[in-house]
Parts: sequence; C-alpha cells; structure tokens
Amino acid sequence: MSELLNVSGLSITARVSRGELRLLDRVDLTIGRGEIVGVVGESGSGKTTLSRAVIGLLDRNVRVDGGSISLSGEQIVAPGVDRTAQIRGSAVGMVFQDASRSLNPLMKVRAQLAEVLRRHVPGIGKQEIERRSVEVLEQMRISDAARVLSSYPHQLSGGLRQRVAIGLAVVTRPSLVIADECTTALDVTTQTKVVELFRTLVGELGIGLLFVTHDLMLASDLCDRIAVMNGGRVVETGPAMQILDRPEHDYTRRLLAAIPTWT
Ligand SMILES: Nc1ncnc2c1ncn2[C@@H]1O[C@H](COP(=O)(O)OP(=O)(O)OP(=O)(O)O)[C@@H](O)[C@H]1O
Repeated sequence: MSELLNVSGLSITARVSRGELRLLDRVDLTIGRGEIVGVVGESGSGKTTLSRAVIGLLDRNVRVDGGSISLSGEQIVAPGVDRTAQIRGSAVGMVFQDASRSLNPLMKVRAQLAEVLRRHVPGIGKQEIERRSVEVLEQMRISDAARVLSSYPHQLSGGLRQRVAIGLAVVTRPSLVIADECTTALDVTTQTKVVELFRTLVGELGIGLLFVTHDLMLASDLCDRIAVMNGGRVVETGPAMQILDRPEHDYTRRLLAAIPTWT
C-alpha cells in the first residue's frame, strides 16, 4: 500500500496564561491509499489537535514545535512551515461532527457544491459542475439527487445532511479525508449507514480516511488500523482486531473495559 499521510514525531504546544501546555507529544501516524485509520481516545487526548494540524486549522495560540507532516511525500507541516492552505479542501477533505458546521444553512445544496468546485477546480463550467454534483450525490448513495440539490440543509434529514457534508468533502476528489467525530450526533442506525458509506467510498475512490472517534467499538468496526491516544501521545497502534483482542497498553485495556457489554 503506497503511503499517503506521514505524521512523524509531531509535537504541538499551546501558549496559555500559566505558561505552555503540550497538546501533542512526538506523535507518529501513517495512512496508506485505500486505508482507514482510526484515531481513538477520550475527550482531551489530542485527537482533534492532530486532525486540525493536518489541515492547518490550529488555534492562534498553538504552534508546531517538533516533527513534521507529509502528504504524498510532500512536507506540508513542520516547525515554521505551513503549506496546508494548498491542500485544505482540495487534496484533503474534512467532515465535521455536526453537518451544520460543514453546510451553509442559507444555501441550497446545488449552490454549495458549485461553490466548492469553482474554488478548487479552476475554469470548471456550469455543465461540468452539474454533472459532478449529481455524480457525487450518487456516490453518497442518494437516490433522489435532483430533490436534494434543490433543497436547503434544513429540508433534509440528519443522515442525508451528513451524506451531503461527506459529498462536499469528496467532490474535489481529495486523496485524504478526515472525519472528526462525524457520526457522534447521529442515531445508531444512521451511524451504521454512514460507516458503510465510508467503507464503500474508500474502496471505490481509493482515498485514505482518518477517522477520529472516542468510540473504540465503532473504530474497530470500520478501521483497518487504530491509533490509541492518551494525554497527547499515541500509546498504541495496530490492526483493529489486534487492538481489540490483544491490547498491549494499559490505557487501551481500560478503554475496552469501559465498553458496556450485553452479557
Ligand atoms: N488552543 C488551545 N489552547 C489551550 N489548550 C488547548 C487548545 N486546544 C486544545 N487544548 C487542550 O488540548 C487537549 C487536547 O484537545 P483536543 O481537542 O485535541 O482533544 P480531543 O481528544 O479531540 O477531545 P474532544 O473529543 O473533547 O474534542 C485538551 O486538554 C484541550 O483542552
């Protein structure tokens, strides 16, 4: 599997009133093309900081002070280096927890897809915009694309809105998609459908997927590999089944023990 994302020794620090706070401590992570990697950990473990670092959306008081991030062999982040503007929304798509953060409530779906395509595909014409908009909704397994294109987000169900949000993230044909807790706000049935959709998309489009979640069971269901984070560090990485069946780190065992069972 060829390597797509390489996070190597990434350290990130925030300036706070009482001094400096280490948010990430020498984090290593790789994702190959066509691979789904889950980043799992409790609230505050650093998952969002890691995913935001990849797209250069770190807060103003936060800086990269060690290590690097490369995408397709090109360094995009290192101390004093930020080339993320070139890849954000084009080579890397992002799906947030709440579809309302990805979608503009005042614009119909057609206009939102057109805006993204015009921004990232220079010179694209009207017909091509319509063709690619319908195509991406079909890829999202949306059967009535015409109705959805003519709808405002509030006219769609929560599940449909999240599909449109994923469509917006992939319409520019990125090589990597980052999904940050993007199923957390959905009911279990809709969550399962979104997870199935991701699996199909990764297979069909050959993208890499960085799937951020606090839910270890969900991650093991979807992901090829899992990185477990605690206190800004990756404490364990391995194939999803290995993490579930033979966790090596105490923290992973505690996460597993906290999952309710039916027995
Ligand atoms: N700009 C900032 N300034 C100071 N501290 C920050 C900043 N951003 C994040 N943190 C702190 O860094 C730690 C990691 O935050 P982060 O949001 O990455 O964790 P997370 O695992 O994604 O948690 P959650 O699931 O709650 O979003 C937390 O303790 C958070 O309070």
